[in-house]
Amino acid sequence: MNPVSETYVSNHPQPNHIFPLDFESVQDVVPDSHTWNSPLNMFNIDESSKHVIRSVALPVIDLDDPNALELLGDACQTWGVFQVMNHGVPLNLIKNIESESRRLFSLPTEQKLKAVRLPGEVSGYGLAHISKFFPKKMWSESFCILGSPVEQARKLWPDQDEADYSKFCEVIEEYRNEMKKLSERLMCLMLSSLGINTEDPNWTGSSSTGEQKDTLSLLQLNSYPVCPDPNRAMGLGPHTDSPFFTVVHQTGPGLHVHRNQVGWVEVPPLQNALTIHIGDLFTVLSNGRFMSCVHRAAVNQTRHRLSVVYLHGPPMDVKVSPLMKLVDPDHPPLYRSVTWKEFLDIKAKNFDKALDQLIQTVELGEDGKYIA
Ligand SMILES: C=C1C[C@]23C[C@@]1(O)CC[C@H]2[C@@]12CCC[C@@](C)(C(=O)O1)[C@H]2[C@@H]3C(=O)O
Ligand SMILES: O=C(O)CCC(=O)C(=O)O
Ligand SMILES: [Fe+2]
Repeated sequence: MNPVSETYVSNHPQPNHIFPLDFESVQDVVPDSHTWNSPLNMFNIDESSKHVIRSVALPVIDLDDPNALELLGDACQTWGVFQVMNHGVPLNLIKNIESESRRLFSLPTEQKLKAVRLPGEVSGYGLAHISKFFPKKMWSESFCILGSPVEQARKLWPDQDEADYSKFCEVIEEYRNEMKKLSERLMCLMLSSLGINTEDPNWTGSSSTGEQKDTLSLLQLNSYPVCPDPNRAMGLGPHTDSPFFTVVHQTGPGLHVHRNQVGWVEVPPLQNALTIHIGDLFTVLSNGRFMSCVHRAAVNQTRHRLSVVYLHGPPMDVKVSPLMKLVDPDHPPLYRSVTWKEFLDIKAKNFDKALDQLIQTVELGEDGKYIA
């Protein structure tokens, strides 16, 4: 069993957090199981205002802009989220993954359930993995792909021409390759903005034996069916993503990010833009300079919405610690080192407080400074 599955088995014993609502049979009311009407008290978010801010502009960075590096560093430090233009991902590929996702989610429920994510598995159809942290169910369905999509795709389109699932698999693989390229470019820019030279083999990406390993390739397709009463339902509850960062494509409005002292801000579905969320492991790596971004997805009464999420993280068993160059007498290491696998365990038990569990106290000298 792969390390992600091991974590998943030990933390997700109950399959009732996997089955989405049968949206085909939804009439004109949101069932009680899906009604979100109590405060969540998560991430220290003030829930007194339900208002979503549309007038505050989120950073949009043109990767061809000569000032991109500086703008990106600034966006990561202030927002933990930004949108990128001129990212180099072919637009027809984005259209193709959209239409393949639409084709998947419009299959009959009984067909989708043939590829349901089994307890202990990461890949497959079901509710998003974070659903177990919330008292109510979310108004969405997801399809998670770790590694090859072939096995799951065969379950979805078993009786038809091979072309049916092979088209899906081709598009997934192609999209993933493009995401990997873009993520590596973004990772270099983010690290450069912190003054880190990525040529330095020391920063991350190598195991304890020093051998270079492949990063994990994880993709999640999300579908948000139209909802009879969007104010009472939640597409995806508030959360942070755990890897270094995620790259999100959305087909319409619905993604909200939280900023302290500001509130919930809408991420506009700009044409040809991709949204980048800083994840928890980047918070550790940057010694708290880039904080992971809390976000959620709302639903809509008239428009079906899709999103495609690519996770860029380190290999599961590589230790991530605050970068040495960011630690000095005035900046002690705030977090202890952790592998992604260990962090998923911590997150499974502490969810919104997971990063707090990594905070360490270090001894300071008589002058109040950290002695490395
Ligand atoms: C490796 C993992 C990160 C993830 C939880 C998981 O065990 C498998 C799915 C991942 C994913 C993908 C979409 C967003 C996300 C928040 C979710 O619900 O499932 C992430 C999880 C995460 O980043 O913690
Ligand atoms: O649907 C979206 O825009 C966001 C999805 C998301 O945050 C996730 O899958 O982690
Ligand atoms: Fe997310």
